Amino acid sequence: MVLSSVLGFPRIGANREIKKAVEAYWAGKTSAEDLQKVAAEVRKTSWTSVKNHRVDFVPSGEFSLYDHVLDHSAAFNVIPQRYVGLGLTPLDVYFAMGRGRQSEGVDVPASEMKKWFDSNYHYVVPELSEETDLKLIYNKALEEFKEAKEAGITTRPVVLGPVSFLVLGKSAKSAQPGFRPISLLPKLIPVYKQLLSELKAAGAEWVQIDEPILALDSAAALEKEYTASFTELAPVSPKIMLTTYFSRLDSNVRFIAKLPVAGLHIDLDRAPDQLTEVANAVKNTPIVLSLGLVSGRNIWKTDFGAAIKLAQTAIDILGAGRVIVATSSSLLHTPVTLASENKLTAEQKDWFSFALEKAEEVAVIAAVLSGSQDASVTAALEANRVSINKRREFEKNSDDTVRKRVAAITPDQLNRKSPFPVRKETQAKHLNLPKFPTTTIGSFPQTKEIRQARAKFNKGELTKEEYETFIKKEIEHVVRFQESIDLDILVHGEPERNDMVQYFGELLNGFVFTQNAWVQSYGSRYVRPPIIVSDVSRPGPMTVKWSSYAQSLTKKPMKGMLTGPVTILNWSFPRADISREMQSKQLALALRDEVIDLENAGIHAIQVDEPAIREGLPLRRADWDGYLEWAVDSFKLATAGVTDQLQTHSHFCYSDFDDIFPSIQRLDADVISIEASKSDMKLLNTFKHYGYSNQIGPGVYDIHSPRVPGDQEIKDRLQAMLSILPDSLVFVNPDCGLKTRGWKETEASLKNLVAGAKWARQNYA
Ligand code: MET
Ligand SMILES: [Zn+2]
Repeated sequence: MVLSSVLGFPRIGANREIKKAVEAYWAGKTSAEDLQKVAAEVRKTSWTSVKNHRVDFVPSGEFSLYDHVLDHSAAFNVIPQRYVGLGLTPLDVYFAMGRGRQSEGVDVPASEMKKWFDSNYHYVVPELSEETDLKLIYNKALEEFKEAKEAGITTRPVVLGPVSFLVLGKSAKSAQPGFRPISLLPKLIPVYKQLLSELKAAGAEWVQIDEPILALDSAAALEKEYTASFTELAPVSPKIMLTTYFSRLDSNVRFIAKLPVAGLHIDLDRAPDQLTEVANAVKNTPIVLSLGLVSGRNIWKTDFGAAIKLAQTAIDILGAGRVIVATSSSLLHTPVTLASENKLTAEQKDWFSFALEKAEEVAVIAAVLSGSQDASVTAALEANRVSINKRREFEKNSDDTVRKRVAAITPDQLNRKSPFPVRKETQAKHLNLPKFPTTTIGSFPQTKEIRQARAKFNKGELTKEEYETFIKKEIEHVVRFQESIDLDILVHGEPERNDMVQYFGELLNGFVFTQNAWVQSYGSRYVRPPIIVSDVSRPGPMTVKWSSYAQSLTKKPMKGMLTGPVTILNWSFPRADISREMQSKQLALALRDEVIDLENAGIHAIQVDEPAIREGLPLRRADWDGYLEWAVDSFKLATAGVTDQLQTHSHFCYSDFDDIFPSIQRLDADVISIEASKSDMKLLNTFKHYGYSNQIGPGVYDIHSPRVPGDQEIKDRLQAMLSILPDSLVFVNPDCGLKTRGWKETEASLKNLVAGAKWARQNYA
């Protein structure tokens, strides 16, 4: 008998109940009890619906009001001192750690957030030091296990493992130099012992312990820690299903297979090739192998035929009793259910599986492998075969023009006509910019008025003409403001854009959009990624009208503004039938045409944003070069089709770019802007280390907060930069776009920014 399992379910609710409830609570409109009631309902609905699809292992305990790593910090008393003694309830301390708090005399910033591996989910980073007083103050896994049991559902509780928890954490500022979070492991193990033994006493047969770090290179150095942890935990714990995901075990499997666990889960969506090696490694142990066959990261229907074949390989080695069919990771990264979509065509809907449909998939695959003759199972298997075939047929209808263009890409298309020093001269004459040119990253405040006008236009309450007149007024306002404060390279402000990826997706062929396919990005912020379903091409110019209008209003150079191919790809659900590289190149060609059209329309500077280039980086170092090569090539392909006098810009934010800095250089953009002000100019060390030969504007204004940077602060940052970068290369700009800011602070901040540049011109003449 082959069993089935889901590693985790989306915790946002089918109708974004959690977002609504949490935000209402934050706004003081509802009580903590109201919030907990909604949360309990969402949990119960998830357990029931997963169970109703006949999944054997239903997860519990992975639910969260904000973030599951934060839940562990709160449960383990990993609460930084600044949140203690403020007179807040535990729930409010929890939210204060997640998002900061400014009210009734309390003013604490949020904890740091980091990307969850290579996903677009962000977790709250645990802050650890020698002083951290680790203890179990709340056994969340236990409480939710009991809650489910009362609702009649036996679950497999989920906890993040001790090693991953510590490795994902960071040293608190108060820690001694050289302190390593992992050194707390001996103090953390007793906490886990208590947690797990309480679960066992409550009747949990299994527990799922997530150790995603095991699929990274860094796990190789943690063998001792892993062995120590599981040797101590196994005797007191329910049977342990040790889960890994998002990458492959590689050589780590040697020690993992020796751990005293009852089960091991591997991701076969991301790394199907590891199956035989891992199955053989556990063959002579009692370990049950959980096969991550149904993607937790994408929204495509699982090909049952292919999944069954893969599972059969494992069964041949281990026997059916030692194989479980599972989702590859938690379904946290997928939307709740396809049932909420009523604008997709029947054909499109038939391609996808969201979380609830994926729960059914694991159950059906397991039933087939168990030899079920149940009519519903046979029917589901046949229906899947039909759907997959239809999709394959659709995929054959490729856009030959696009495919041929990609196949015909030549190296000279990737390179500008002249090297940067030559272009710099040409552009200097052409653009007539002062030293330390000032510019912004593109968007200006997306005011309530702008959002309302767009909503009205979408509902048909504004005609296209009325809407465009409104947008033009906005652009004119932004242009006049920039002229009034004497910025050098202007932008049009992006008022016409709902989102920097969606906007382009909607104008390109090859994308579909959903109504309700939300996935959590962090806290109560959810995103609705576009889905790439077919070859991408550009039916016509996308931004030329707006950029030329904006340029017509001013004599100063107006920067055209596009989202880069890699970022569009990384912030969408990609196709699974062709490579990401292929999709990226298709996007690049569409953008290349746009860039050329912009230049022909009289635009002299064009920025192609790639904020997401870092996050597409594979988790294993051995895979980095392959990715970076096509990612950089895609950007170059998009931007290199112009004359020497066109100044190309690119922009990076959200991540540490230190380790991929050489690739940033290889993009050969004439100017890059890069988020820097929050990291205390840590980036400067990177410049020192690698050098940088093109023009660069490290951000001098943190746009993530309403705070106005004083002019001294800006001067200090410029001074720090100029101690490392040659003054002929430095641009002056904010960290990122201003769309989330209000006008008041934007005005004040940009005035200070221009003043800073003018000061530098005098002092570094
Ligand atoms: C996340 S990067 C944002 C870049 C975009 N051009 C903006 O200014 O909003
Ligand atoms: Zn940005």
